[in-house]
Amino acid sequence: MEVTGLTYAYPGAAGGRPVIEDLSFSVRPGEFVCVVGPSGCGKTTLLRLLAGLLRPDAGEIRVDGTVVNGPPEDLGFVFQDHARALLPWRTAAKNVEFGLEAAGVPRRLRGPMVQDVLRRVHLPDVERLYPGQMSGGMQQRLQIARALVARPSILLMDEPFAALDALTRFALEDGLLEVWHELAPTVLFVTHDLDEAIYLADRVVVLRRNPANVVREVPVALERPRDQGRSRAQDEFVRLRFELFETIRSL
Ligand SMILES: Nc1ncnc2c1ncn2[C@@H]1O[C@H](COP(=O)(O)OP(=O)(O)OP(=O)(O)O)[C@@H](O)[C@H]1O
Repeated sequence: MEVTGLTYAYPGAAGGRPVIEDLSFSVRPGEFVCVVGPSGCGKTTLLRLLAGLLRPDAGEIRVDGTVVNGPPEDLGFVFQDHARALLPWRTAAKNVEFGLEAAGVPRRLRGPMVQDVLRRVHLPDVERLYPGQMSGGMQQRLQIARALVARPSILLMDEPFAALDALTRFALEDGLLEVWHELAPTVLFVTHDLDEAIYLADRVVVLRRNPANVVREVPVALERPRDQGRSRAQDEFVRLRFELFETIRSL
């Protein structure tokens, strides 16, 4: 994914001031990139642009060399608010199947694909449950399953674990890394949590605000597979946290 000179102002913004101005960065195929930055700096707006849900005022986004002009078929999106993102009147299996219907996959092929992805996100026995009968962590796993079922090459995630308790969050981070290793999508993951960004990412992109722009790109050289206890205790982890914290504090 190549983002070049991206500029966007919400219609009616005071003075036509752009939220994002002349922002450029690129992501390699299969890379896991986390995006951090001050609250309100434009992280969600950036993801909406990347998903083709908003149209840039200037600049462009290319995926595999092709300019993004609308929602690409080959892209999955996971929102923070699982309760609103899932369809409460459809069972878990039918929620995941929705991702295949949208991708135009024939009905006879859908069942095994749904079961396979539910197993991968560690939700093997929930097919007949409704989202309202599942915990927050399970619902978020379900949303990830729905985003991954059609095997997108790009996965955009907007603070997906922010509303979860710490232990559930750790479990979901590890579950996400597991499916990322298996299915190898390119991931762009927005988070407020610097530790989460370091734990997950190959590279952390730091944005500043007014307007949003890349101030720093920090490679994360921690070995994989990562471990919640051991990785976070490494000197390199602590050093990266300090570096990111100081960068954001200076903005
Ligand atoms: N639909 C909208 N119309 C007008 N302005 C908007 C709209 N959505 C967001 N904004 C403004 O754009 C700016 C960036 O918002 P955005 O949600 O992208 O930031 P963010 O970095 O994701 O925020 P947070 O970290 O709090 O989740 C904010 O000033 C916000 O008020």
